[in-house]
Amino acid sequence: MSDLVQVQDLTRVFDVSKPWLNRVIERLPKALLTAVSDVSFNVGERTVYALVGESGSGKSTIGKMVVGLLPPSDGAVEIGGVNLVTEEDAEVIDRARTDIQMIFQDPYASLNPRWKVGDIIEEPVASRGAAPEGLAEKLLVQVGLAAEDAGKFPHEFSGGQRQRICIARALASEPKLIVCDEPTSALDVSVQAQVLNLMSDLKDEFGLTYLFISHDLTVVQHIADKIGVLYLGRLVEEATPDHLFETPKHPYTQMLLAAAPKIDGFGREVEPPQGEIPDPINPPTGCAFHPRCPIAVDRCSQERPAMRDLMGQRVACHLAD
Ligand SMILES: Nc1ncnc2c1ncn2[C@@H]1O[C@H](COP(=O)(O)OP(=O)(O)OP(=O)(O)O)[C@@H](O)[C@H]1O
Repeated sequence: MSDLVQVQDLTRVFDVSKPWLNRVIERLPKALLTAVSDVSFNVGERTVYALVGESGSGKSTIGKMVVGLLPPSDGAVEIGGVNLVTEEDAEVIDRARTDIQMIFQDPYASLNPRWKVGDIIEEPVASRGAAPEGLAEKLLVQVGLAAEDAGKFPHEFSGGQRQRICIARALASEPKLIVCDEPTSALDVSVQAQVLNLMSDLKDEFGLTYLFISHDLTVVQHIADKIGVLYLGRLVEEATPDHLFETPKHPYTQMLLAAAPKIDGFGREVEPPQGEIPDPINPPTGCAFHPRCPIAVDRCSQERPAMRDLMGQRVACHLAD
């Protein structure tokens, strides 16, 4: 199986300086926030790669760089061999862009309230030419809604139904990759499971690849083929769900799992692990997790651990074995 997405040493730095302060205090160094640092991973065609981490760990920033909404400060993203930042052929870029769609957390904010659902679904296709007759109706049925819903407005639907409409709109462009940014976290627990099951079925039916972003390990456990755990903008562990849940090797992953409820099922809230997340403008030296790590030794505060391959799991920890 070949890789559809290749992310190499991806880095994104934001300048968060206050211009007025820099004007008042001469030669004040810029405040730079490194949201994503040296992240590398591949996503195989027709597989699901989940990126998991606490709020502020850089998940959405990576998602935006993958779909081309945000340029990387360093590193590269290739989708089907096309680097959206360096590619110069407009036709190649246009084709690559239609291959990638994004689904967001808030299905209320992402649907134009003044448009009929059918027009919303067909808009991405119509803007590039005519949409095929009956496209919206067909897609609505495929996401578990009714063909007649095409004539209704978004306010006539529940949260879960609206997310189904967003999924139908994403499918209209016949994408290869869908970046799903917390697609179920605004929904009720029972609805979350239904939407996840639908996404799983559609993946098989349409041969889709998902980059699935979530703060909750239990949400991605059943849908992901591989999980990447992020901490303060860096990938700290990558493994299949089975390996990650049975033998988590990074102390941060262990902490996330210890905080997760032991009951099976989708959509349970993961309680935040103990301790404060460090300031990303002044991250800790060495391993960024060392101030919260229960097993840290001196080396951890001095030397940043490289990603190592440990029996099929990738782990960035000096002490993991
Ligand atoms: N446009 C921006 N300007 C400045 N800082 C930003 C910007 N976008 C994100 N950040 C910062 O980058 C870091 C990573 O943010 P990001 O939204 O990617 O994290 P996340 O893991 O998706 O969190 P959440 O689950 O809360 O959305 C955070 O410290 C955030 O404040």
